[in-house]
Amino acid sequence: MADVDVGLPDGRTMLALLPLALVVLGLVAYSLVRLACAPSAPYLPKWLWAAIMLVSMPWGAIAYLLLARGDVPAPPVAAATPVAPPEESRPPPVAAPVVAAAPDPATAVAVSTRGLTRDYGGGAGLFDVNLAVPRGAVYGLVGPNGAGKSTLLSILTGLRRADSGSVRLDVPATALAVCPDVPEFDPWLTAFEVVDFARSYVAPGRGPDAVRRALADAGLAEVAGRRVGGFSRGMTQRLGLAVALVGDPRVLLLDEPTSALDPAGRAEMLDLVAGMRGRRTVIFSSHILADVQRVADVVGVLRAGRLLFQGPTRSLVEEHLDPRWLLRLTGPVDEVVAKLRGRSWVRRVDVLDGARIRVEADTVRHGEYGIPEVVASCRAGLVSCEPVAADLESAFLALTGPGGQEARR
Ligand SMILES: Nc1ncnc2c1ncn2[C@@H]1O[C@H](COP(=O)(O)OP(=O)(O)OP(=O)(O)O)[C@@H](O)[C@H]1O
Repeated sequence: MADVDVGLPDGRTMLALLPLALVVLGLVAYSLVRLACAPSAPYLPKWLWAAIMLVSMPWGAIAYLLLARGDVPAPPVAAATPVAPPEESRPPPVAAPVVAAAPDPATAVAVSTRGLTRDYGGGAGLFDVNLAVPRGAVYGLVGPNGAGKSTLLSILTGLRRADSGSVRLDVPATALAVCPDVPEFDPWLTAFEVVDFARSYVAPGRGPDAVRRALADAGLAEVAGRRVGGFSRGMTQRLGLAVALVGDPRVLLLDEPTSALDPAGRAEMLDLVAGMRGRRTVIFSSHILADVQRVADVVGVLRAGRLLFQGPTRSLVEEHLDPRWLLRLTGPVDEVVAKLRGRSWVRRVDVLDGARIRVEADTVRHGEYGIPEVVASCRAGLVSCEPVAADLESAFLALTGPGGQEARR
């Protein structure tokens, strides 16, 4: 009868299996270290993952690495990134450095720039921009394509360098956060995991409550456990906002936060921005002027890299208001029309129908004081009197259109 060898492998076989055993041990060790460093583990408590890895070598480790891919140090959030860029990604020193100033309680300005210039050549870039963003304000940065909005925002965040000029922040750089126009996230992560991952980078000292609060502030509390791959554009945009909010920033930069959204999504986002007024300083760029008019207290108009206007949104509208009004009258409309046509400051009167007339005056002041006086003197009833084109869009076009600014002077 032949002998059957049922004992341990011989020395040569053991030697051949040694590299494989080392790979398995290395994989398990690596997974255990990753698990220990991760802020949380997918689906199961961390201790259970550790036990599975040790008992089912190497399958537990492989399963963990596959499921926890979102936790790898390369951020899955190609998106709403906290600002305080890592040192190595910071620009080299610039000719006239961009400086972050110590908080100054005496000033009401949260973010300002002085003579900020970034010349790309060929007339493109940013030139001598003096920004002043009041603390707690919602500041709308508007301008046509290529005006320099993104350049300005990225210099404020420290992601791009200026050729000259300075930036002054009244908060530490870590209290500044930015949300890009189209945030992107790994689709297999839940909303909670996305924001929690950002928290582990920008606010490691804060707990899961900060995540829940940021999600709630962005209107996503109900969907915190859902995978973000199924989110609508509006929800994804709000998730970007939650990521930016998790570090509780005092200054928030939003790059075109409503540009990709439908009217309902835009309204939601604008409500969220408006709700931050007074609690945070928000700078948001937009080319949708109706949005800016709706929420911005202060507006800055950029064209070809230059800040053409900066001030209260209302002032911009009033300054560029066309001196025209639409009147709805009752009573002797013909008499009102005849009298208006006789006034030296009235340029033109159009009768639209029996009750409505349009009046164009020399100046806004003439119209505002003169029209009611004429109507009253005719004993006519003034049902309504609305300025024509009293919106930011018209003001913006007047300011940035061909010869707009000059033509008004
Ligand atoms: N890295 C660069 N090198 C050269 N030119 C650039 C660079 N970045 C931007 N520009 C140019 O500078 C000008 C301002 O660009 P920027 O992106 O800041 O404008 P924007 O107002 O954000 O425009 P948009 O609304 O189209 O995004 C544009 O003419 C652009 O082509």
